[in-house]
Amino acid sequence: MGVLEKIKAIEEEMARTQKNKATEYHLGLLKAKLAKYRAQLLEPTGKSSGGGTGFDVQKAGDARVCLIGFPSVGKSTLLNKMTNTQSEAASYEFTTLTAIPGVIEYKGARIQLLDLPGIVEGASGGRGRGRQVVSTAKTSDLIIMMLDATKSTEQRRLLEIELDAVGIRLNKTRPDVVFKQKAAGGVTINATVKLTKIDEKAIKTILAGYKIHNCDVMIREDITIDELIDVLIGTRKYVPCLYVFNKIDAISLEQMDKYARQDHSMVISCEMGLNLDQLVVKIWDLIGLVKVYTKKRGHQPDLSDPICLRKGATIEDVCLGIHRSLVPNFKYALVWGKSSKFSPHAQKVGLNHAVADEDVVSIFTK
Ligand SMILES: Nc1nc2c(ncn2[C@@H]2O[C@H](COP(=O)(O)OP(=O)(O)OP(=O)(O)O)[C@@H](O)[C@H]2O)c(=O)[nH]1
Ligand SMILES: [K+]
Ligand SMILES: [Mg+2]
Repeated sequence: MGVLEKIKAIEEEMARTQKNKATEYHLGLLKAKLAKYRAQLLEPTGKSSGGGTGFDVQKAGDARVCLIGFPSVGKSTLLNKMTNTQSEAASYEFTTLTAIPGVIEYKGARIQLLDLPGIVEGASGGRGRGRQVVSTAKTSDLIIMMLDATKSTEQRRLLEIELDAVGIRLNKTRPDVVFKQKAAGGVTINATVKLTKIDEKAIKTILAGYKIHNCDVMIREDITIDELIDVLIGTRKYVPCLYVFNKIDAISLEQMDKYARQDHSMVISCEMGLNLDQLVVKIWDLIGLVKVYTKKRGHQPDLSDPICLRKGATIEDVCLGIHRSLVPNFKYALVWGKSSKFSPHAQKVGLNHAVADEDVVSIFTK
């Protein structure tokens, strides 16, 4: 019997079996078996699958949020609640076998929410489809690490290890180090702050370990050895992460309060729809989107079709959001709103003026 047939047989047996106290144990065994076979479906079959690349899902909308978590924590249930997409949700592990995108629409933005298969310990090392899942997490603007509030808090640490292993740094900023490799001239190290966790000898040893013999290193923050290595490797991804504790309907108020107070954390219940509106607001804040309205001369601002940009976006980004041809023909822009020096009046600005959320912008071309 192939794996698919075995799965089918178990599913049929589960459907046949009446749920009661006497069958509880047997059903539990069937569930465990089902999970085992479904996990096998996730094992990489050839060289191409399970490798270092993520799932082949087009990025769409203004930002991407990935759902990462152990099996059966409620990732698919959340997707079903927050988007118009349906992803199968069930009480056995490895229900979801591939990446399933949905869209959250909020404040004029379209945020792609990506449901992913559950991962297990060792995922980053290539076990199951885990590697593909954690690689997909690299492409996200925000990771939602979903945790089952009824289970051990160990889940969080185990998942962090898996993400760390593929070079994802959660809720951290890139170390403030300028590193330039050169063709000759040896190693020059400068620091603008006192270094307490690493000294010149350690830095030189590490550089030599990476066969770097000519470079300039300017350190502007009290970094650790690991952070220096991240700079040298250069491909680290710094991604914001929100820890979401699901199933709070099944735990005590006291326990819930403890989770809710942790940093970067939120508590929800998908099943009872608790705190889901607040979750959307939080997602929006963490992605750091700003929404800008455009206005043609002599017209009211167009409130129906805002342009969504990243925090820190400039008038140039606004132009690119409208049409590529605007930048080379740009003369000046008028901006109303929080970023205008003369608010409530407009300010005349150039391409590198940073816009703020809810600004109104008029572009003037040559
Ligand atoms: N009590 C409770 N159960 C929930 C909640 N959300 C989801 N569940 C249940 O948890 C089980 C797993 O839900 P799924 O959405 O399939 O979980 P998943 O993380 O997508 O699982 P995989 O795809 O197998 O990794 C289902 O039986 C859900 O009904 C919740 O808020 N409270
Ligand atoms: K499940
Ligand atoms: Mg799922």
